[in-house]
Amino acid sequence: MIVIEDLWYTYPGRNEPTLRGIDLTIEEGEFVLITGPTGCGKSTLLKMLNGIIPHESGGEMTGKVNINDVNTADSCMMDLAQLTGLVFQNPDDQIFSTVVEDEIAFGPENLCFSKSEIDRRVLDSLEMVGMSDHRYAQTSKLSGGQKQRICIASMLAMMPGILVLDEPISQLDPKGAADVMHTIRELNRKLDLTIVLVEHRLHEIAHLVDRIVVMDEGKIVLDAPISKAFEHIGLFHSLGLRIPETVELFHRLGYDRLPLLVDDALDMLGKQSGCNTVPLYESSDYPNEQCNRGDPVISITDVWFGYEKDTMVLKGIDLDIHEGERVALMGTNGSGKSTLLLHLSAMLKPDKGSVEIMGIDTGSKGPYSFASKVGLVFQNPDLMLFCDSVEEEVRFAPSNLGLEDPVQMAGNALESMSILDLRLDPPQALSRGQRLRTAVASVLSVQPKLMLLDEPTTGQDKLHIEQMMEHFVKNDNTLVFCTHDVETAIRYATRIVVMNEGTVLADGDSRGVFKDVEVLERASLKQPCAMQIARSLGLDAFCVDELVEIL
Ligand SMILES: Nc1ncnc2c1ncn2[C@@H]1O[C@H](COP(=O)(O)OP(=O)(O)OP(=O)(O)O)[C@@H](O)[C@H]1O
Ligand SMILES: Nc1ncnc2c1ncn2[C@@H]1O[C@H](COP(=O)(O)OP(=O)(O)OP(=O)(O)O)[C@@H](O)[C@H]1O
Repeated sequence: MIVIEDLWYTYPGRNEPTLRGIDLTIEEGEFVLITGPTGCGKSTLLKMLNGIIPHESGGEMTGKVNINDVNTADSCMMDLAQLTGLVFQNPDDQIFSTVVEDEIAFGPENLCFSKSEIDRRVLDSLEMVGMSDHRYAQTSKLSGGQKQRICIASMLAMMPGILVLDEPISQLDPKGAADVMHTIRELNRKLDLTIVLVEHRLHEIAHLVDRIVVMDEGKIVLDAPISKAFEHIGLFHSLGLRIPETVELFHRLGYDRLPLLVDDALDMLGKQSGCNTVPLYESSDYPNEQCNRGDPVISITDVWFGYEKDTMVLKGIDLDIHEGERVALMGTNGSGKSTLLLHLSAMLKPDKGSVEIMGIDTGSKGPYSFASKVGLVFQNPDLMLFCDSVEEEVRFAPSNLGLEDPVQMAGNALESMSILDLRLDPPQALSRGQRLRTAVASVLSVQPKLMLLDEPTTGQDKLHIEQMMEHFVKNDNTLVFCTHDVETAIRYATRIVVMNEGTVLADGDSRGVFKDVEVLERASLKQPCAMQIARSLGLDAFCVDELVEIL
């Protein structure tokens, strides 16, 4: 269905090609996962499949992309849109209607379906992504994850022969991600829909796909059926990619067979004599990092807030955040995490209650008053990038605030976010992961006392997530970050605040919170696979390292 031969592509204004001799054939009904380090060319390759490149992009393309025997370069985008539906990496690049229903009906309307058929497709696709209650909602008022679900629904409503998805679950809560991916897998199986999907969260979806393609520096470096892909585990490690915890665990334990699912892993371990008799570890045996209870950097008292008068989004939040804490805000899409984060930088003010930042009530202050003390990175980094080069972007805040050595400060931030080599690039010509790191560097450059990051792991490979978080740990930054990434939260947060429908459902260290199955269920969270395995075996371990040590 898709045949790509010797494909090379160079973006306008670039000297070096982004794609370097791609050969790839995908059969009808296959479910193919494409992964690779940030900036290796995954999104660029996807844009080839619906003709955005070369028709909208300019640049220099050689080689061939055929979809259903149609050469994309010789076809028009209208025709290609009927063959291939592309879900964009950034929902804001895709959504253009003001109302959810119109957004989803747009595709089927243009395919000239009857009114009743369009209605049916709108209802069905909303149900598939768990958004039936939001049919008449305004798209601008949705949370990031809700927007991402609408983008997926709008493509499902068209039912193209090939569904191409660029990091479709990067902003979804773990339960939502599992449900949506399960639905996509069902469609793939039942309707023989061809799926091409780019994702860094491959540990959550590897068990669903038929085949994995790994890219690096514009080339395909591995193309293998899922049953064989992790025989090349060294490649995944060397490229800094995530792999399922079950695979990592069994590799470390010295097995040849590497299971993708917890149940398979347990079956295999059950055959091992003695593993159930390993004595239980006490939680206190672990070097569980204690929260540094210094001065409160943030004090939130009985905060209520609604974007509209009659609908409260935050409902009586009380929270103190202390110096040196790294707090992960977690919970279902739409539970109020970003809204709370915006209060911590004075971007939003409570309708009732108070927020104090370093002892100053935000009620009478604008966000600029806190600009040198609080650094906020939005969920969509594109909203923050406006300069001509990465370096200017990162230098802007220290220059604007009149700080002493903006050039040096920018240099340090560029280095700590590993984007020094991109400093002359225009931010808009970077990959999503690179843009996000630029946005983080642009606030890090003023060395704020408090860093607020809205989903800093989206679009990032494992290596860059670790580098970023290690930087905050090393510098003892006070950090509040919204995330759906349970492994990162467990590893790096000193404290987890779980939100549910505008209230705080749980607040504690990660080990306590992730043991509470009822809280996890209500907040659409899941225990990481290593923890699920450990608990089924009666062991008290939270990550692969600990489980390997015990087993
Ligand atoms: N519009 C553009 N103009 C010039 N260069 C671009 C443009 N878009 C992307 N690039 C460059 O092409 C390379 C690949 O980008 P691409 O978005 O395809 O990477 P990716 O693998 O999808 O990354 P990520 O995992 O961060 O989304 C990057 O180095 C980027 O700087
Ligand atoms: N500008 C807005 N106007 C009206 N309602 C909004 C606006 N922004 C968000 N909301 C609503 O407020 C609620 C909380 O949104 P918020 O973005 O804080 O959620 P979230 O927990 O960060 O979600 P996600 O995990 O999807 O990012 C959602 O129901 C959303 O629809």
